[in-house]
Amino acid sequence: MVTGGAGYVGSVVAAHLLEAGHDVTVLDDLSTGHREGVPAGARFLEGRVQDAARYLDSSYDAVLHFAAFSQVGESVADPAKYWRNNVGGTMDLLDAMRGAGVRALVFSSTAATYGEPAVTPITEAAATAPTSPYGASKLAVDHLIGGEAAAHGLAAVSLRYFNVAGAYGDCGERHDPESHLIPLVLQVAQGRRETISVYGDDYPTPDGTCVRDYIHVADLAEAHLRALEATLGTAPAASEAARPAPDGAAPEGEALDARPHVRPGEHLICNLGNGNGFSVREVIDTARKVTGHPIPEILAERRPGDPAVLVASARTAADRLGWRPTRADLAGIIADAWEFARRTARTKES
Ligand SMILES: NC(=O)c1ccc[n+]([C@@H]2O[C@H](COP(=O)([O-])OP(=O)(O)OC[C@H]3O[C@@H](n4cnc5c(N)ncnc54)[C@H](O)[C@@H]3O)[C@@H](O)[C@H]2O)c1
Ligand SMILES: O=c1ccn([C@@H]2O[C@H](COP(=O)(O)OP(=O)(O)O[C@H]3O[C@H](CO)[C@H](O)[C@H](O)[C@H]3O)[C@@H](O)[C@H]2O)c(=O)[nH]1
Repeated sequence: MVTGGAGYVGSVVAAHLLEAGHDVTVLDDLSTGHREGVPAGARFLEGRVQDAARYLDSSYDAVLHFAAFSQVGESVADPAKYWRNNVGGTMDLLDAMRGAGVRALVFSSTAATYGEPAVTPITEAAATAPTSPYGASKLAVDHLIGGEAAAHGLAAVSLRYFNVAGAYGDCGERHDPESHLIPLVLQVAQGRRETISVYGDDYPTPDGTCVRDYIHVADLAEAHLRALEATLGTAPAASEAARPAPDGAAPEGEALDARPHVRPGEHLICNLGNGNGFSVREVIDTARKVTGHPIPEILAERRPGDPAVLVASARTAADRLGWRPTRADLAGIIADAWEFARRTARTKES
């Protein structure tokens, strides 16, 4: 079961799981997702995770849990909405999983659990001091899952994504309202916005704008597949693990580690990023090159709660899941998002 599989990341992961031969059921209430985003081949249940007990039974091997609200600014304005859905919804889901005997879970956590980091790159041992109710709600869920695993023998992985971007086939980013930098920059290139606002250029970074670690959504999907298989105990052995990346591109890097495994009762937490930071201005400049559009920018106030630099150490994901990103190139990430944005606009017009 993929909760939130009508949303951006969940739909890409669902598509990748189907390609790997898994049977996928999407549970989504379409509060921020799109029915047409659910990949062909997945069964679709329109419903809430709060009602998961109605849908889950022992025919499911595992749950990948993406369903959540994820707008940082909105969470500051309406924190209860975030605690209720993200934490309350997950409590109901965990109860339903226990009732149905489903004992494997992969959860969408976030770099927002760390807050302003003391040391870069950020490892999973870093202090967690979220700067928004969104980040706090996700950290609370990580604690919930850790307790559930220890008490009831769940095998669980929390994947802490840094800045997800790019697209995969027909699945891409269509948040409404959109708050993420790359899709907003591309809306300017499409003529849907006049300018992009740069939120502050007086940060302690080389060009004064915030630095982030952008990870391709297809790399993220492969990490979910590996996490799922590790919790199920079906992960490929080292000799088989160098499988092609989602679109058939050859993987980079050295031979992968021994068979990944997450045992019942264990809660593994892994950061997912490339370990490379790009500033807001570098992102905008790269998008200018990719799109051929001047993308005018204006300087705006800092956005409250934005740390200056967020860059991941994904060493744990490499060591425990045998995962390596294969699409770290920023221009490639933006080019895939650009292709998706143009295709979506053409579909709307026709
Ligand atoms: N996009 C990012 O950069 C990013 C970074 C870190 C973590 N995450 C996490 O990844 C997950 C997916 O993010 P996304 O960008 O795809 O968001 P999204 O809004 O596109 O997808 C979330 C999906 O969950 C569904 N949903 C929400 N509450 C639900 C509920 N109670 N019951 C059933 N369905 C519900 C929505 O309809 C939507 O389809 C979220 O948990 C988010 O916190 C995202
Ligand atoms: O119009 C914009 C939008 C964003 N930014 C800047 O661009 C950077 C990236 O902002 P995003 O909104 O794209 O992403 P965030 O870094 O705020 O947050 C994302 O990544 C976080 C971890 O890094 C969490 O996972 C969170 O859930 C997810 O939304 C930030 O410095 C932001 O200030 C702008 O300058 N102008």
